[in-house]
Amino acid sequence: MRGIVKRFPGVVANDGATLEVAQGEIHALLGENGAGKSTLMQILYGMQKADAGKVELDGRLLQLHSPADAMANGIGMVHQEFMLVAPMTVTENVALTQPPGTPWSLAQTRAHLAATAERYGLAVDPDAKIEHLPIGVQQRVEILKLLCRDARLLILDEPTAVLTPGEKDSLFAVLRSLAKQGRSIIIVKHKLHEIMEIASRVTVMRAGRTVECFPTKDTSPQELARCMVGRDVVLDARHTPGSPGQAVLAVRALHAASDSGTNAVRGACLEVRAGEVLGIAGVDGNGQSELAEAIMGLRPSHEGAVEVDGVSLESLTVAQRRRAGLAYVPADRRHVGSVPELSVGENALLGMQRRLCRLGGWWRDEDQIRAHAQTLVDRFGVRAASIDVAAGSLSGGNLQKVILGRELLLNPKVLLVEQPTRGLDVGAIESVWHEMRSARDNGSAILLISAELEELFALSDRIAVMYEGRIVQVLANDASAGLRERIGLLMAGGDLAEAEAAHALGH
Ligand SMILES: Nc1ncnc2c1ncn2[C@@H]1O[C@H](COP(=O)(O)OP(=O)(O)OP(=O)(O)O)[C@@H](O)[C@H]1O
Repeated sequence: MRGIVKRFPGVVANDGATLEVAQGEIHALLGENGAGKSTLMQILYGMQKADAGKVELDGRLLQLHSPADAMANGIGMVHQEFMLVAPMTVTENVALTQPPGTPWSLAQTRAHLAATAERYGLAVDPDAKIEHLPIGVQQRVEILKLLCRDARLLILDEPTAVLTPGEKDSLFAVLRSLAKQGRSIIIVKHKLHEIMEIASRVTVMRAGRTVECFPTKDTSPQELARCMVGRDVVLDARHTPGSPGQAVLAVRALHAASDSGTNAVRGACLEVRAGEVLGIAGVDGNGQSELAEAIMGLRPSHEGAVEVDGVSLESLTVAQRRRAGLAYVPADRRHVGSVPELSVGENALLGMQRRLCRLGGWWRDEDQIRAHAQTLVDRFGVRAASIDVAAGSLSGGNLQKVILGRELLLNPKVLLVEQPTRGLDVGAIESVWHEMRSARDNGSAILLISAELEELFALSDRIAVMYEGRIVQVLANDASAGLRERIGLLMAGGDLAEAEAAHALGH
């Protein structure tokens, strides 16, 4: 890709970007939130049309008007949010991606799929329904969809964000085997140590430009961070103990169902004190999101209690719970945390409407509202052309900053936060961690749900492990020997009998 330019109203998303990928190479694309990585990849996959520049494959100039054009040229993409039809089988999903006019029957597709899976070592049951497959296997199906169409260049956008460490290792093994067989892979990633582990070269983007391309063997995470952000980034992973006060949030034997009606939260108990971060460790899908939603009142709880300062929240609406001091940063920033059609400024006010009304007309004061939004944008480093652009047009990381900033500016009594730094660049992680630490030190009780153990160790005062809907154990984050292993074991459901005995004793 040479000299790629792409403008959106008020933003130059790509400003002469250049990217070269060799055959059989795993190439990482790195850059701050909003640097223009997704835009560049969308141009390569025919989803966006560049205003200038050219795309060549094997020296041939390509005209890409749609993803169908890209696929016809052997370029495929696995999106961060999978594009699978959940009630259908793996084979049916693969059949759906075949070009119109493909004469294959389902049986032939199944055979082709099985042979392709075998060839690349991607174990998957062709007859399983997608909705019954773990995320890591669903991702394999996405990759198989591309391989069944003989894609030679695969683009993977943040492929490890939703995977467990074990799933990540098997994905990396698959990628290495694909590269060995001559396929090229572009991987858009924020985690520097994973880039060092999997890529042979890395291109760094800044403000729409590709500023540098390094062989990974000649660089370091520190150099990459500096190149990307333009300054040294010190991600301080050391936890400093706080001075917790009284218990503010109490969850007592809470039960809640999942969307499909199964028991997602099964008698969860926990307490979070003022000035304390309680981290929740657990493999995604063990009831963490349902727990947060039940606490917020977004999901009914059919048994148990949630209390703030000793007062039950039962029968309170979500708005009333917010007024009681709860704030919430959900994992799904586009569908739950924001209204993408509204402007950044309007999103900054969501959830405050009633409070603003009570403050005697402040809400009608356009200048005040704009000033509030601008404070949020400045303090949290949101990269947006202005506070008037639609929130949905922000890059994923920048939208996350808007939501987190909006909730933190409320100075909440209790902050529920899920995956606060998923998809964020290291500079942004540094500032989010800083803000969360300050909120704790200012007395907020924070319930932090994160799939990143590093994040839990860096921020939590205590770490609770959630497994199959229960809090199986709560441990002090005291850097004691074997703590990480113990948490890993509990996350995998090990040691449950002992954990349950401890739980029964009230530890
Ligand atoms: N469809 C669109 N309409 C308007 N602006 C857009 C659109 N898509 C992207 N942008 C803007 O272009 C810039 C680059 O965004 P892009 O999503 O490419 O960044 P990114 O590097 O992928 O970020 P992240 O790491 O947060 O995903 C951002 O300022 C973004 O707001």
